[in-house]
Amino acid sequence: MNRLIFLGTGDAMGVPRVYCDCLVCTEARTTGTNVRLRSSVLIKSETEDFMIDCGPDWRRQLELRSLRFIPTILVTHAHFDHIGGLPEWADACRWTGNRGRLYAPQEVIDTILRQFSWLPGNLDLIPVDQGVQLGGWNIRGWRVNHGKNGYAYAYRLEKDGFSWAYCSDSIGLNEAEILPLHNLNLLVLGTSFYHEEAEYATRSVYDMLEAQELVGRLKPGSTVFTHMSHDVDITYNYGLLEGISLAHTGMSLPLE
Ligand SMILES: O=c1ccn([C@@H]2O[C@H](COP(=O)(O)O)[C@@H](O)[C@H]2O)c(=O)[nH]1
Repeated sequence: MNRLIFLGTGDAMGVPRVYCDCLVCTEARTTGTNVRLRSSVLIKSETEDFMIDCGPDWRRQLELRSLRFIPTILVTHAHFDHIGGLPEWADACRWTGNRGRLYAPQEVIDTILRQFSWLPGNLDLIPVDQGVQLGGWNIRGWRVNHGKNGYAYAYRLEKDGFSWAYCSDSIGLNEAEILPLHNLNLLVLGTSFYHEEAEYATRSVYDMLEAQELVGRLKPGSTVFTHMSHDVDITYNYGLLEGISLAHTGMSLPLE
């Protein structure tokens, strides 16, 4: 019953990128294997289902799974591709007469409120700086380096001896930031490119080669890469370390 479902596996622009005619974007527009909505996941449990992040594709993501409502969303950081759907979620709360529960670190809530000041009309915004329990999961978040884009949060979730982490937006983590990623059954890690050529100072997310080094050190039970840009063709065999796979929309994994 405890399952992780990938609702979106794309980077900030999703795939296809609106301006782009590369092979991956063209494939996404035709056969569609590489179509990627903005990154978010659904966690299903016996007691309560919840999402992590609420990007601009939130509505489409619910429609694709025939979901009519989601009461609880945990947010990693206040960037557009992770919070762009919040006003629409709040409107859905309004029209269904439900109050949504948005969980995030206080500094993330503060940034969200600067952008969408009307959300408290329909959502409770609840700080998670001291940890939180959702769906029976003990959840702890911590700040991670997001390169040129500042900081995001990663979350470690533990229940009944199973530990996993969701770290969609990070790069060049220092030792303190890596510490909570040890001893995981599953690591979900964001990797925008296979090998990103851009100058390091301009980057914000691990590429697969860097991420693979980290995974080689941490040795989680298994690893799934998400937050992938149009640089990545998920039909291609990148020869990644055993235990690493690439996420796709609707991918469903047991969390036990
Ligand atoms: O202060 C900011 C900075 C950036 N954004 C948006 O976030 C993403 C960043 O892309 P990554 O690939 O995750 O680095 C992009 O959509 C920017 O427009 C923001 O919302 N706020």
